[in-house]
Formats: sequence, structure tokens, C-alpha cells
Amino acid sequence: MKKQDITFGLHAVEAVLQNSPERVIEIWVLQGRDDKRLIPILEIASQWGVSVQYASRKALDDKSAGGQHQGVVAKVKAAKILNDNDLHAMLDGTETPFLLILDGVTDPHNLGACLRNADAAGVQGIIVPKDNSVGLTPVVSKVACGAAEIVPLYQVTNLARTMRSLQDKGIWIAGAAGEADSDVYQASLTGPLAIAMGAEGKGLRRLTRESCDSLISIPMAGSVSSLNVSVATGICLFEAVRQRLAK
Ligand SMILES: C[S@@+](CC[C@H](N)C(=O)[O-])C[C@H]1O[C@@H](n2cnc3c(N)ncnc32)[C@H](O)[C@@H]1O
Repeated sequence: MKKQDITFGLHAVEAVLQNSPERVIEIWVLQGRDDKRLIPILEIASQWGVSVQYASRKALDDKSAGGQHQGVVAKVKAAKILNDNDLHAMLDGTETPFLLILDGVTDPHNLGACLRNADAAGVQGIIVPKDNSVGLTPVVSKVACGAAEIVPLYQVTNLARTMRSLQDKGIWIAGAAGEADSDVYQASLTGPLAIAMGAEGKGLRRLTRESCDSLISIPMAGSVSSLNVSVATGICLFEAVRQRLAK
């Protein structure tokens, strides 16, 4: 298991400091940078006794492997990897679960954007298969703008089995698929719910699709056949939010 990781970008570094300050080992800030947005980061770092070093742009570019670091990079202890047991422990204390399943998303920008959408929609956790999915990389954290520190990501060994265990707990699973007959605006998305999204190229795998209780589509008016997975995720989650608030 990885022991240390890198997080970069203003929102991502501030979020890890705010939510898990004990994980932050050291912070590097671009020397000569006079940016008000750094103030909360420096304040929280000082409050928790986290060492802050000033470094050149080249050093920060190297530490972030060329990422968009916005003048701040943190060395952090790797986050605990959450599994099926953690998922069920969370569900046992959750009244009306609202979950997102991502069936094999591999692009860190897409996972980061889905985490951001999930946080904004009030999703309690994202479930992904352990294999053939991107995990919590530095790029994911940066794109998630802090949401990677808030929304738990559960990495499960057998997604179909986990889906069955969700259904046993009374959670309805709606899978998003462009060719589904029922559209997202007519589906009922209230109550205990998990929305399952497919991967960038292949969509939902056959077994995942067959494990869903219903399939929903987002009507497409133009000529392209599908939306980017993070855009489709945002639409499905916020239609569910709309219905849940209207109840
Ligand atoms: C880029 S799409 C995958 C396209 C893939 N060729 C397919 O056949 O599903 C990634 C995921 O976003 C969701 N998605 C994209 N467009 C959608 C739409 N119009 N309706 C419902 N879900 C959609 C689905 O979950 C899909 O698996």
C-alpha cells in the first residue's frame, strides 16, 4: 500500500488541511507568490504545525508531475482505502442512502468531476470496482476541488455482489444508459437510491446493467450519441436531488 501521496491546487490542499490535517506532512508554496487565496492554507497549516517550505516553480512542477498546482503542493499520508465493510458500516448509520456507482471510469478528470458533482448533490459515497478503475490520484483530487476529501470512495472487489447487497438493504439501483426507454425525468428517484454510470468507452458492463433495478436515459436532441460520463452523472444526480427536495 502507498504510504505517501501528493495533493496540489488551492482547493485540494485547503480541503485536506481542513478535513484531515493529520495526513498533511509538508506543504510547498511558490516563492514570491502573493495570493490571498493562500492565506487560509497558511493559517490552517500554522494552526496544525505543518511545515511550509517555499519553492521555485520548477520544483513545484516536478513535485506535481506537471499538474496545475496553482502555486501550492502538499505531501500527504495516503488516505485509507475504503472497502465493502466500510460501505456497509456507513450505510448502517444512514437513513436514506443516496449513492453513486461508477462502473470502471478510468479518466482521472472524469472521476474528479464526478466527486465534485457527488459532493454538490449530497451523495454519501461513490462505489467503484477495485480493478480497472482510476483511484484517488493527485489529478483526481485537484479536479475534485476538495470533494475527494469529503465524499468517500469505496473500492469493491465484486461490483455485482455489492449491488445485490445494496438491494438487500432496500436501495433501488437506477443505471444510466443512453438507449434505455425510460427517461431520467420520468423515473422515480426518491427514497434509498444508487445511480450507476458506465465507463467512458464501454458504458455499463453487461452484468452491472443486468444488476440494475431500472435503466434511465437522458434525452439527446442532437446528433452525438452520448454525453461525457461526468456530465451525465451531474444531470442524473441533480434530477434525483430535484425530486427528493420536491417530496
Ligand atoms: C461516454 S458514455 C459511454 C458511451 C458508451 N458508448 C455506451 O454505449 O454507453 C459514459 C456513461 O455516461 C452515461 N451516459 C452518457 N450519455 C447518456 C445518456 N444520454 N443517457 C444516459 N446515460 C448516459 C452512461 O452511464 C454511460 O455509460
